[in-house]
Amino acid sequence: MATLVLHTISKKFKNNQVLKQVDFSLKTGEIIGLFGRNGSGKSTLLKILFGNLKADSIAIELNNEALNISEVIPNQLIAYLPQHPFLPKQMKVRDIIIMFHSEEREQDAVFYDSHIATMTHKKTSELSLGEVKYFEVVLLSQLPHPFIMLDEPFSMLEPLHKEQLKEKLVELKKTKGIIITDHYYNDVMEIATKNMVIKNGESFPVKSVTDLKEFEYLSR
Ligand SMILES: Nc1ncnc2c1ncn2[C@@H]1O[C@H](COP(=O)(O)OP(=O)(O)OP(=O)(O)O)[C@@H](O)[C@H]1O
Repeated sequence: MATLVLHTISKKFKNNQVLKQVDFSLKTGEIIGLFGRNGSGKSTLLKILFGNLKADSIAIELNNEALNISEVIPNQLIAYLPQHPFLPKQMKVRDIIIMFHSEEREQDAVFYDSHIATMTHKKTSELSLGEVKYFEVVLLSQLPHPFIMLDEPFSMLEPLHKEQLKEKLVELKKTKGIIITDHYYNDVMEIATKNMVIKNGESFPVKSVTDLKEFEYLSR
């Protein structure tokens, strides 16, 4: 069981104070659904937690001990699906699986996924955007990291594959803590164990779609 607690974070781009006070607690077995309007700072938050971007200030703990974000990548703490495709375009799916995972058990978990099994002979550049997204999430899900953050995992997925991925994420939370941000809020809420919204740089807990309306993420 692992616990990640963000006590506070702030980030400003020139005079745009994107994050002021965001906090959460995430344990193995939990999925946080993260919402907010376009530009509210969701991707900024995830990039900072992964170590891609520097916060102005941050206080974060892993298992009750202060965590320095520079430890996240070398210590394999948080896997991260960025919003935009990140896989090499000219490599074949099967070669990427082998490059990503050295253990046969993890390779097989990706190879034998019924959807991925149909595309292993193709290059990433020959896949549709939805196929790339699905492949990226399944690939990352087999990494050993105790936490995983997914920025728009459902975007471009056809309904059948979205359902398949949701089932995988529910299974994955048995061994990981997961953060999902996606504007398909119904899908996220269906599998999330708790939800939050970022508005004006601050985070607020969300219990229902009605709350999302209160925070003006959805129209009333
Ligand atoms: N590198 C940067 N330089 C300047 N401003 C930035 C930079 N990155 C993000 N921003 C600004 O920070 C704000 C938050 O952007 P971010 O991408 O985190 O929003 P988001 O909540 O993920 O939005 P979306 O729902 O559209 O994905 C936006 O106003 C954006 O223009």
